[in-house]
Amino acid sequence: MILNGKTLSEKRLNLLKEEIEESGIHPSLATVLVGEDPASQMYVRMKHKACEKVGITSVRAELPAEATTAEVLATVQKLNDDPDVSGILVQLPLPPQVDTQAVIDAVSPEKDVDGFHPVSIGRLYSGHPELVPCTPQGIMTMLAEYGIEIAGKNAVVVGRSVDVGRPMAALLLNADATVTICHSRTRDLTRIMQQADILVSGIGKARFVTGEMVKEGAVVIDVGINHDENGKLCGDVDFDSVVGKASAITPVPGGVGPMTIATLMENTLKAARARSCNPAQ
Ligand SMILES: NC(=O)C1=CN([C@@H]2O[C@H](COP(=O)(O)OP(=O)(O)OC[C@H]3O[C@@H](n4cnc5c(N)ncnc54)[C@H](OP(=O)(O)O)[C@@H]3O)[C@@H](O)[C@H]2O)C=CC1
Ligand SMILES: Nc1nc(=O)c2c([nH]1)NC[C@@H]1CN(c3ccc(C(=O)N[C@@H](CCC(=O)O)C(=O)O)cc3)C=[N+]21
Repeated sequence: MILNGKTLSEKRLNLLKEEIEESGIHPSLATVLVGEDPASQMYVRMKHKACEKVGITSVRAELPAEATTAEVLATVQKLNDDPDVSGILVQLPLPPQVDTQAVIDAVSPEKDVDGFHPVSIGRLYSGHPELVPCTPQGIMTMLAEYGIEIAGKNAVVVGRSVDVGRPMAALLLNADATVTICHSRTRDLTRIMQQADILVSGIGKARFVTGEMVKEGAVVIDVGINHDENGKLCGDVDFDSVVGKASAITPVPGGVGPMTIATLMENTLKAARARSCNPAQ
């Protein structure tokens, strides 16, 4: 079974559009882009396009590549204070002179649609999530939509970043999987991956996961967005050698990526709803 994130995300966006129309709420997303990295520019464009599709107002703040931490913090503060903004997304990575953690910490937790703020992470890890990072939340949506059971399964997450690996592991644990988190210092990685009923790879290495590393019947989720030696877009998973063994697999492109964007829209509505219940925030 190929888990089609493109079709599913379109379905979710259409539902969301209706939900927003009926809600009488006017959600809005602010993006903060520092510098001119072409990939970041493309992602921000994709996010604004999705906003347009579902009826979320979007505003963009753009700062030059030389911006200081203080300047980025001032931009975030302005958006925190703006009652018309429901969600704030600071596109990562930030240039090296900017203190990324200080910027993430500055986003008001109520507007933290990326789910990267320590308050959001703490809620997720304590089993009471509010706003959850979009990529792993999108993966959970995909597993649910395709009827893939999680409770009691051995889940192996490769990668431990704040945007992918850590929140993915927390969500799978909250859903009663037995979770192992692997990273670049993990010994016997292949042996651990071979135990996985659900294998999530978010490492950023083109076609790293091959057929012999995967158990027969495993569900394989490929978060990686890489370019191979010919410049072709590909995931962390060597699709051709894994597809015959996996019971379900996500392609790249058209798998996890589109679900990330759809989930960002869902998080923005969620943040807007919470504020409309408590406008004083
Ligand atoms: N589809 C989507 O929506 C998204 C896709 N991505 C993609 O996912 C990938 C990962 O992104 P991100 O988490 O931000 O990346 P990071 O570079 O922040 O994290 C990579 C993780 O992989 C681990 N790792 C690297 N090499 C190996 C290895 N050989 N064996 C085991 N573990 C390894 C690292 O370990 P250590 O901690 O020890 O360094 C680290 O924890 C990238 O390709 C990125 O483009 C990211 C976000 C969203
Ligand atoms: N604050 C912040 N939040 C993020 O969520 C965030 C970020 N910074 N920085 C970069 C990563 C990466 N990311 C992706 C989103 C969509 C696709 C996506 O839709 N990809 C298409 C392919 C697009 C292409 O052609 O390259 C697909 O997989 O089908 C991929 C990657 C969000 N990120």
